[in-house]
Amino acid sequence: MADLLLAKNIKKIYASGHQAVNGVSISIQKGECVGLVGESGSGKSTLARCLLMLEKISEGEIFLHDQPLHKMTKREIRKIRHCMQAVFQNPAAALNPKRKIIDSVMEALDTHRNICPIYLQDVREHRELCAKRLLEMVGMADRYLYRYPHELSGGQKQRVAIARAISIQPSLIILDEPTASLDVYTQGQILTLLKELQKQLELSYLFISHDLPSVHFLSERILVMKDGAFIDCFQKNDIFSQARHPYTKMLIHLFEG
Ligand SMILES: Nc1ncnc2c1ncn2[C@@H]1O[C@H](COP(=O)(O)OP(=O)(O)OP(=O)(O)O)[C@@H](O)[C@H]1O
Repeated sequence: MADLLLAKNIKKIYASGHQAVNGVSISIQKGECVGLVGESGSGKSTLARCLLMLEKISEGEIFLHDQPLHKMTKREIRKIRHCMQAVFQNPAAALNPKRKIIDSVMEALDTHRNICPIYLQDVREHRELCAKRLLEMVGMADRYLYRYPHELSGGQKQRVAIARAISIQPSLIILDEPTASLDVYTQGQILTLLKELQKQLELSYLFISHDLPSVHFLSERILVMKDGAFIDCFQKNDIFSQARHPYTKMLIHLFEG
């Protein structure tokens, strides 16, 4: 099967001279959730921004649906970028405080008028019904449509960010610490929602977190990053195998407490 996303030998050296990503390769298949775990500063967010083409890579190749993103002009990237959506750590920063929830949820669909996901087919022509359906899909009532972000809890804001991300049926969603700013109970709810949506919509995720249990819950395959490189890669069920890298064992030990 062809890779949905294939990144080869990605390097990122910042202008300061710091090499944040040191030659990593990653592939993600359709419908797969790949987890990326590592401590703060290991380069996870830099890699995410490189894959999203928000950061220029210093070296390497990135293919999305076999198309070479690294060779594209800014204009060409703009055209294909909607295929990859992102959900970041801080939902408050991701939503415009001056815009009502309906406008944030509909942002991508308003821009890409020709896109019509199968789950919106019957309502695509009706903006309010469309937004209502999307809120429903992330477990929110339609009474929030005309509210502003400051009237919502952190978990609700993250649900809105997820609704916007799924609105245009992306090939891949990069989730960069999507639960890090939430309390433990809400974290569990959001992880469960993400898992249900992945199954229901056959989504592909790159799920980034410093929290191994969360990564283990959501992902089928797990990559461990340290100092800009992948030092371990394994299937979820092999997490307790003796073959694990000592650093992975240390992370497991840390969370077993
Ligand atoms: N714009 C930048 N210019 C220079 N160095 C940067 C820049 N952004 C990040 N770095 C450095 O690159 C390294 C990797 O940072 P990055 O944010 O990718 O790590 P991370 O694993 O996502 O950490 P965290 O979990 O804390 O978000 C760090 O040493 C960081 O200081």
